[in-house]
Amino acid sequence: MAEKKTADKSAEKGPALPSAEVLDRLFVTVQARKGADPETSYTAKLFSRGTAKIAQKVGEEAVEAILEAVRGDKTALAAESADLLYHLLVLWADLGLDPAEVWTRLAQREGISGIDEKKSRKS
Ligand SMILES: N=c1c2ncn([C@@H]3O[C@H](COP(=O)(O)OP(=O)(O)OP(=O)(O)O)[C@@H](O)[C@H]3O)c2ncn1[C@@H]1O[C@H](COP(=O)(O)O)[C@@H](O)[C@H]1O
Repeated sequence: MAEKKTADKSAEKGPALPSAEVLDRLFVTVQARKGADPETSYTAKLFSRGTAKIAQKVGEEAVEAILEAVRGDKTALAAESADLLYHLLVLWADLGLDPAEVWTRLAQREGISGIDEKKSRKS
């Protein structure tokens, strides 16, 4: 009965907010665009222009996100952050890097202070 109640309660909260799982879904889409028509797929256009161009776009989007952050514009920062993450996924796919390798590194760092981590490198 409690389970039923919990289920009802969660239904009251409305649709679940998007989560970081969108990154994994997006990576599948990006990978699927390898070899697609650059005329109909922006991702395929990036792949056709090569690693250096993709890397340049990641840099450009990072700078655009930084500028919006410095301007204090959260809405624009969200949009530029989405552009940055998308182009970073394209760069990973171009190099054959699975996102799980990045998620693993982040998980391994959980609970370890960045200050302590840096000190451990010096000792
Ligand atoms: N998340 C994105 C995404 N974010 C940004 N962009 C595109 O990135 C481009 C950035 O444009 P810019 O003006 O910054 O640069 P540019 O047009 O490359 O021109 P230059 O850099 O050469 O000046 C725009 O065309 C955006 O639409 C994206 N394109 C695609 N996706 C995702 O990828 C999926 C597949 O898209 P296609 O590959 O186009 O089918 C889409 O359904 C989305 O989920």
